[in-house]
Amino acid sequence: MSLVPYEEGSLILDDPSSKSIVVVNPTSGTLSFFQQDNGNDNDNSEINDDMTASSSALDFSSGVHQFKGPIASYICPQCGTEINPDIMNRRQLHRRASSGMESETSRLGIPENTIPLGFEFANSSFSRRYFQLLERNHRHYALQNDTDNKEKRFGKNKYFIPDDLFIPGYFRKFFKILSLLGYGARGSVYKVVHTIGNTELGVFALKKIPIGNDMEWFNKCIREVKALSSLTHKNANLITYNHVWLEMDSSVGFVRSIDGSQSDSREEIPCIFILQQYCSGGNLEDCILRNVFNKFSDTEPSEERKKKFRTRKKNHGKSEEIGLSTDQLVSIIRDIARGLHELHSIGLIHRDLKPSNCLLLTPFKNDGDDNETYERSSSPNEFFPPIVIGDLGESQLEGESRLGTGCTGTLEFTAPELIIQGRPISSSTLPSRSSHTYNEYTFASDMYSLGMICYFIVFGELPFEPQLDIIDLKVRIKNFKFDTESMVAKHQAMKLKSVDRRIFRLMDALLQPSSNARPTAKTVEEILDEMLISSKPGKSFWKDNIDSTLNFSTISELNENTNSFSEDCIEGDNVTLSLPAPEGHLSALSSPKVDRYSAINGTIQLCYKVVSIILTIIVFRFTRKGSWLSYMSLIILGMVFKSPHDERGKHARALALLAIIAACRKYIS
Ligand SMILES: Nc1ncnc2c1ncn2[C@@H]1O[C@H](COP(=O)(O)OP(=O)(O)OP(=O)(O)O)[C@@H](O)[C@H]1O
Repeated sequence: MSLVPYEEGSLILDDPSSKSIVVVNPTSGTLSFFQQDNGNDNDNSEINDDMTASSSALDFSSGVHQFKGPIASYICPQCGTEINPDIMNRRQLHRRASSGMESETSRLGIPENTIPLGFEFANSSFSRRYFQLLERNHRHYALQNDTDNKEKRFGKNKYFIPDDLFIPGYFRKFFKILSLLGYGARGSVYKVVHTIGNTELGVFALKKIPIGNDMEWFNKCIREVKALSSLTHKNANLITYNHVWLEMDSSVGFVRSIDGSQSDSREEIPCIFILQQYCSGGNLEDCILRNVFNKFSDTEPSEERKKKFRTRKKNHGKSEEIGLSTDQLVSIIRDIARGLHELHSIGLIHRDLKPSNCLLLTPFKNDGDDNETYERSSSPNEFFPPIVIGDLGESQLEGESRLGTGCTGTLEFTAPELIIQGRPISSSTLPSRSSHTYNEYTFASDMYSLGMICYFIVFGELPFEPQLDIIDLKVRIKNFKFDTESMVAKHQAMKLKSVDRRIFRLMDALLQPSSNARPTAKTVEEILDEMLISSKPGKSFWKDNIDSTLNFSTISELNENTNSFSEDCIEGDNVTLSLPAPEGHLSALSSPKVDRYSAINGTIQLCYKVVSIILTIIVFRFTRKGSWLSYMSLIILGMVFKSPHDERGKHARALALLAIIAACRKYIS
């Protein structure tokens, strides 16, 4: 059996063995089954071989297409789509009845026993094969049906994208928008149901990114598709990508027209559509703020506010602890680490890892919520929905230059070594390639972002004041140091649910200013796996593992193996992190090698500062008052004190050079 494009916006499922076909006609909203009469086998033997048959070729015994009722369950060997009318029909009817929706089939006057493919389709492995097949057929389908329209609607050469790359009308014909899920920096994301006629293939998230006539923008957007399509889909913690196509649609937001002028009109412009797995729990940022820390946002519907208010009133008098439990934190961090591990193992750096890019597969229901949104098998304190990492729009291959991508991540979650002083918001303000005063994104910078996510999910806020301007924020990020002791104290002062102190230790490791001291995604995953495995069901397992000592290998170990990171390798980099139980003494928490490294690093930094002062004095001694050398040395001395650890050495060396020049000038003249 095969799925092939047919005339006028139709698809046919053709099964030569049973001499039957199903014709899907989205225009009329029908799905019909036809079977050739046995008595006329010979007459029509070639019909089934013709995969793009016209309606006249489908000439059955009576000369008229005969509807024979629903076919039995079978699977298309090409796309893998399973068609089982009985099961799917029951589910669809049940869903409609329970949701009070008007029956689509009754509205269209079509018998209810037409063939629905079911919502499971969206998440099944069949759907992937279906979309692969669809992609192959798309071009042919688009060209056949809409050549004339295209010329009329788009005008020749108006956009740099060749006309034959568009699939006109596909979105409107095959998708129904159910709701708007959110806006990102590049486009909007909708919850859609994919339909063929009255058959619902599944619910998906559809990202629409207006491209306009901006080739650079187009290349940037297509990065997400490339990254998504390179995923192996073996990992449960990365978003599943289904399909991508280009189509003319109305834009919302900024686009550039052919003459270079900017426009925010709603005229139809080229848009890229990316169909992805739908995550019904929304994003982690909203979940943590709204459901965990009860923070209202301006956009929150008043109904939801009222519900929360009622819940709070109901709980009045009870000591209401907010925040996540250790089990929930472990679940979240482990899921994200797993996703990152998969990405890193294929050489991809995410670059924009943040809570709004982490999506919940099912809705999260907090203790205080009063309506059940999902079935929980375990106690509320232990459960958190599985998380997938989404939005690979900023991702890059390891080793690729950050300047080449034209992308910038989100500042608050960006590792300090990547921060460029100034306002590097657009690619035009990035430093020139030749000056090379910036660091590249690495796997370690993703690990820092994970550390910042941990901070956010533990405290419900970030360590930076929300109102900071960009320059100040950059300074704060560069100077940020996670101190376990004071963070534990802050956590207690906020009266949050008690959390195992190993979580703070892990945060400390991930938020290390030195990229090489951070653990790898694999290590984080393994540590948390180990902690979960050694837990005892029904008990607070964190208290039961007093002696747990976990191997904690850092990024620098990866460097040695892969030679992919160039700077600042620490010796003996297999750091053992001892993570005692919460009841243990805080002082007992130790990661000896990290501590030793920090001590050595601290001494080196101090030496740089002292030596720089001495060098500045030398410059002043050898030069006349007010000379450019003395001014330069003062500026560089300031930079030595202000710069982050990994740049301090460079500035100290520049000062040494100035001192040499000053000395030479003195003795030569
Ligand atoms: N697959 C999905 N399932 C459910 N909701 C989604 C999905 N993808 C995105 N969303 C929702 O749409 C919002 C916008 O997503 P998008 O990836 O475009 O932008 P963002 O990550 O929030 O912002 P930015 O583009 O600035 O990084 C998300 O925050 C999320 O709430």
